[in-house]
Amino acid sequence: MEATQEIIDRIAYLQAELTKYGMAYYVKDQPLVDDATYDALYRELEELEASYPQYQTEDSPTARVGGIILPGFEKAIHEIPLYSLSDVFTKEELFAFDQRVQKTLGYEPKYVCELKIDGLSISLTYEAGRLVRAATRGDGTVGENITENIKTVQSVPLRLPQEIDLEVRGECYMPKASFLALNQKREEEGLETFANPRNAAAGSLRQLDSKITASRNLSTFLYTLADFGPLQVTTQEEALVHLGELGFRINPEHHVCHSIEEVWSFIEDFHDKRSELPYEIDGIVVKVNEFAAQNSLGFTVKAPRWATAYKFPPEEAVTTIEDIDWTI
Ligand SMILES: CC(C)(CNC(=O)c1ccc(Oc2ccccc2)cc1)c1ccc2c(N)nc(N)nc2n1
Repeated sequence: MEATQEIIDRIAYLQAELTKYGMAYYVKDQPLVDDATYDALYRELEELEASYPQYQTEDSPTARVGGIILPGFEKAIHEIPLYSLSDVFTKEELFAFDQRVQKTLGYEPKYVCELKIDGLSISLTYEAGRLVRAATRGDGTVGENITENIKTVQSVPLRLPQEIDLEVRGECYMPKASFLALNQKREEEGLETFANPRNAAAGSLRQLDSKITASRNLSTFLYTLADFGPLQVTTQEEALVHLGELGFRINPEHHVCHSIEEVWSFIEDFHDKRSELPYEIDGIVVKVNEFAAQNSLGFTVKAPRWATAYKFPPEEAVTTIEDIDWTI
């Protein structure tokens, strides 16, 4: 059915407005409208796009409901490897890491500390500002193509504010509250429950039916610009700020430290705060901030020499309320 210009404009307006509201709610965690307002506009867009499918765009907010059922996952080659991190478990090992870094650089660098989210590493590729591929880390060189599933994760932008080519990496995770609700529902349905939010996120992302992924309330935190494209950034801190400006969800708990002692107090601080976070973390990632210094330090076969992960002991399991025996 042909659409009048008024209808075409209304569809474009609704797509842009609902994308803006979605970004505010899912990326910035700062809702602009209440749910009823959002739902009414969303229903109007669904009806208009159903009547005029020629105007339903790939990056419309209605494109996130999933529905593709894949026969299997295609392989995804990572041109730039997704490196892993060397782990440290004690203050002494952390300070030894700093000593090795200083020996190579000849000076004490600034470090940036980031939370290590207990989720699944993902890589997102954009061409001319549009999401064209999402992949799991796999072995760092070959992962699985999970583009259809990632499109249902509301915090992942389907389109960037600039028509640039870019590759970014980060974590896809399931918030603690979603994990508890999912397990409670699975228990009621007599299904096997997930052991922890990380397994629940992995199980949700590796679904062949993207409608199931869409129902699992997954979220993301991005932390690496792998292929900067035209962006000029010289430090990891700048890269995080840039990722936020591009519309990616960035974990706010990143902090530039001017000494390894400061890194250690950040680690101690978060060891205590950990149980209050709405997501699980398994450590703190410490990175030399300046990219020039990172380049001097380079990589081992597996991991960068300019970063390490201070690992926390496993957190006491996220219990469900029912599990707590109040009689003792
Ligand atoms: C540091 C890096 C390994 C990412 N960095 C890279 O993957 C990476 C890859 C090629 C790079 O540069 C190259 C470019 C072209 C060719 C070869 C290397 C630089 C960084 C990493 C890994 C896991 C992380 C995690 N779980 N949480 C946080 N918060 N940060 C993390 N950071």
